[in-house]
Amino acid sequence: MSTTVETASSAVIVAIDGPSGTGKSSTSKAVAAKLGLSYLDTGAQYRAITWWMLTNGIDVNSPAEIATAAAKPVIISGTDPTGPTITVDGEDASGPIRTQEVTSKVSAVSAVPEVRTIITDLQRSIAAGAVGGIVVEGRDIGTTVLPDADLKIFLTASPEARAARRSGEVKGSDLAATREALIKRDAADSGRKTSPLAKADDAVEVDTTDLTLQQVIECVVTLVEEKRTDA
Ligand SMILES: Nc1ncnc2c1ncn2[C@@H]1O[C@H](COP(=O)(O)OP(=O)(O)OP(=O)(O)O)[C@@H](O)[C@H]1O
Ligand SMILES: Nc1ccn([C@H]2C[C@H](O)[C@@H](COP(=O)(O)O)O2)c(=O)n1
Repeated sequence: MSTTVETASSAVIVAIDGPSGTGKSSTSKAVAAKLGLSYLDTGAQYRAITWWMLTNGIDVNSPAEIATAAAKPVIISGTDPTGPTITVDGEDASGPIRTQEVTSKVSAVSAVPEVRTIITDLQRSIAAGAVGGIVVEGRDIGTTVLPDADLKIFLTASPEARAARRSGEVKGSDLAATREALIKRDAADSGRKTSPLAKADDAVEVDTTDLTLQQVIECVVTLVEEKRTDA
């Protein structure tokens, strides 16, 4: 299958990958909004299929059961960066996909090759339909989903910084437990056989540990504008 995504000649495709809590979603949404681009949160799609499996009685410890059911849910992503949406079989899934239960199971479901094939095809068709250009964020966008992206960014940050950011979102959360959960999910996402979390050889790495979110956004906007000037 071809991995080349055709868009209008003026459209820019930006791939932003990295581990959990490095700032992919916040950065991607802000950059897309600022530059008038569409935005796609691919992690939300893997969360959505995981939520569907959990609510439809699929044993998420069974790759065979997951593979058999993978094509059943209809997942639709809205790509407005100021109000991204996600529905599963017509139902708003934006809340349920953020539960602890989904977060703890999503790495296992997203490791199943049949799931990745279906979600990757969906991501490529969304990118191809984004006439004004798109920022797509995830784990394997620069390496697998959109290997011909105009610009690839790989965000990193220390586990301590990432855990502090995540803990800051939930009142009373345990910093050490959050750090351990992040590290465990990173290991599962980086260690899977099919399309693991990885930096593309031609990606620009940005360590966000000591940067504010605003600084990261400005850095990425500058990189996109430089690409557009060069093109
Ligand atoms: N550079 C930064 N400095 C401080 N806080 C940040 C920075 N970047 C992001 N944050 C905050 O960290 C949290 C996680 O950010 P975000 O959801 O964008 O990360 P992510 O990489 O998309 O994570 P995940 O892959 O788990 O969805 C958010 O609360 C966000 O506001
Ligand atoms: N391109 C992607 C995006 C996400 N995943 C999987 C692995 C993540 O742990 C999970 C949830 O992502 P998040 O919402 O935390 O960004 O989804 C993937 O395998 N490939």
